[in-house]
Amino acid sequence: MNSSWTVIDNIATLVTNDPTVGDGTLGVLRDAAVVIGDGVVQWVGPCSAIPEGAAGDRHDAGGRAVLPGFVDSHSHMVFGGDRAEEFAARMTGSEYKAGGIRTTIAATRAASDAELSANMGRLVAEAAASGTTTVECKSGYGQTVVDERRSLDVAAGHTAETTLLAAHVTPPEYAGRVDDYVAMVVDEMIPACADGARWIDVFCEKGAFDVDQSRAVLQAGMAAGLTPRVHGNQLTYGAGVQLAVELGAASVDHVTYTTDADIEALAAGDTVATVLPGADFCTRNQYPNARGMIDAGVTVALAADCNPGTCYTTSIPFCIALAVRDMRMSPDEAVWAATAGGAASLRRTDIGALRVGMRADLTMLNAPSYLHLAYRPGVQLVGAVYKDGVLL
Ligand SMILES: N=CN[C@@H](CCC(=O)O)C(=O)O
Ligand SMILES: [Zn+2]
Repeated sequence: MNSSWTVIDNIATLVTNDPTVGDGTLGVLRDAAVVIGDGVVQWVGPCSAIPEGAAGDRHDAGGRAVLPGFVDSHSHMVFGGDRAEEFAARMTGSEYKAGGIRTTIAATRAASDAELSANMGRLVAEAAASGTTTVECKSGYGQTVVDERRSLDVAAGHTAETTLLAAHVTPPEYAGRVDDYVAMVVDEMIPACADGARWIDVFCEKGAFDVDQSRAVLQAGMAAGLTPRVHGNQLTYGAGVQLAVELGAASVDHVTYTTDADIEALAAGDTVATVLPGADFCTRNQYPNARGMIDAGVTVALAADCNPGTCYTTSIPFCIALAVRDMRMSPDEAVWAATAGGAASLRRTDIGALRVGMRADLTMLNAPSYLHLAYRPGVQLVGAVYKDGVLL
């Protein structure tokens, strides 16, 4: 033990996501402790077995629950303006259409880098306050080489998980010329932006990009060293899921309209299915068949999809409540999907669980059990958050 480490003890329920040390898939330990130091987990176990000589700071959890920080693997936090009026119109009968993205493109292009960064910083802080310790963030509201590049640079100031959403929707100057836009993305945007991103993404959907256009964008991104993820099957049945599996994408996100064949393809492949029930809630859409996917053996992640159009929330606890109440995921499945599932979708092995050597990203609830995340919807339960071993 080291005197600069922190001992968090008196934890009523500790979710480790390590089934070898605790009960069930979540690897739950009761009356537990965690020792963190040098930014990582140094020890996990029962309070009765805290190693001799454990020194340093002590944080008495006081019978509360601790779990890995949420890994929010899908967000669009670089944007200008908002679309509250569009939301209000939708709640009184309008339908969500991909074209609404153009409103945010105009506002984002008009915003300065400093304004975009301040907005994202505010949202990252808001997410952390509800227990999120890792966020992925997409560009996608610039849709010019310059505006996509600066969106990625803004995002990189807040997270390492940056995604070039090169083809989100055809911008106004390319109206009626979708193939010309895709050619520009392939020939100019991806080469200019690839070194600012880890991931390449596309909105494969009616009103956005068809399967061949989506494939062209993703393959160009892959050739530039990026790993694909896909927005697919959000508004309609379509080819997004199959394309994601075909290309070995890390994740296909939304998956609201899936056929049995889509679920079979996901179960047979390596692509994570990321459900975004907040977006379905805020667009009055149906919910994904998460139950069918999990029962078929698909790895399911749960993310918030914070964006100004379909889902302006950063709250993973809200999404867990939706997943449990409306998608028939068990509380354990929902918590796993928002932690280890998110990490799997980002292909990260250092976050999403509390094993020795993993990042010391922890969320402490003002509740005795993680079950309260679904049991007490709408209540701010997060009492403390550690990121890389530092209490935020
Ligand atoms: N569906 C595509 N992109 C976003 C929504 C973008 C918007 O409407 O501004 C999403 O994930 O829901
Ligand atoms: Zn999205």
